[in-house]
Amino acid sequence: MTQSTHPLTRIIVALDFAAEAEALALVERLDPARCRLKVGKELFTRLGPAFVETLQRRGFEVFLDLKFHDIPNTVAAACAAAADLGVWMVNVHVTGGARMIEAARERLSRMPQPPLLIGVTVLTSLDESDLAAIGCPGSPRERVLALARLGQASGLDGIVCSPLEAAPVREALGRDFLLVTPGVRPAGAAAGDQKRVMTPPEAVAAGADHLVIGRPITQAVDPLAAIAEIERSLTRA
Ligand SMILES: O=c1ccn([C@@H]2O[C@H](COP(=O)(O)O)[C@@H](O)[C@H]2O)c(=O)[nH]1
Repeated sequence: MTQSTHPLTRIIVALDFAAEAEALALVERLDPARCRLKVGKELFTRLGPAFVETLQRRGFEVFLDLKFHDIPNTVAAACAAAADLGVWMVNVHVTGGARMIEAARERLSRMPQPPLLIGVTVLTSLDESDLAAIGCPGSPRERVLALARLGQASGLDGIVCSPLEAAPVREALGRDFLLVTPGVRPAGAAAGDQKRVMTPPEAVAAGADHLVIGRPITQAVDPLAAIAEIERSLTRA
């Protein structure tokens, strides 16, 4: 895999909305040549595969962010269902373990047009104290690195991590491992529940391939202006 992502196509808009009409009101104003779309647990649970198909018919590549985490057989079958849906990218939790990831990879390798398979390492809403509270001592960076190594060895195309870990993961695992980073906040934007954040140009400078951005766009008074400003900041970077 080569990393030729143009600055203006790095953005993945997280469509976290409560209703289809709200989501489509934004989608209708977006250009599939300039961004991809992420469908996560909220909209997929409400609207199901039909909504993903609607986005794809409009020309968008879709990251299906359902973060599968289950026994190997179940996750492999869920990934195959995502491939049947024709999505561009699908993800699992790396903490599901090597056998789970290998099973997903093996199943996808038999599909005609498999999506990219990436693994969530440490959620960007967690900091070191949150990790300690769930019995995982150590820094997010150490844990992300360890999970990234496991994920790469098990067949992932890349990982989801915070931009704060992008540089060390890039250095350790090389150019051809995709780094997809939520936890992205334009300067001055509210962090909300995100604990490990960087600005868009900082994230790209650190080595991120794709920037997942939700509320700074979806809750902006003018979402298109918010995207344009993020694009400008990336072009300047
Ligand atoms: O570690 C993770 C994994 C996934 N996400 C998802 O990304 C978006 C971020 O939305 P914002 O509104 O920009 O915070 C959201 O859909 C999460 O489910 C993440 O934030 N962190």
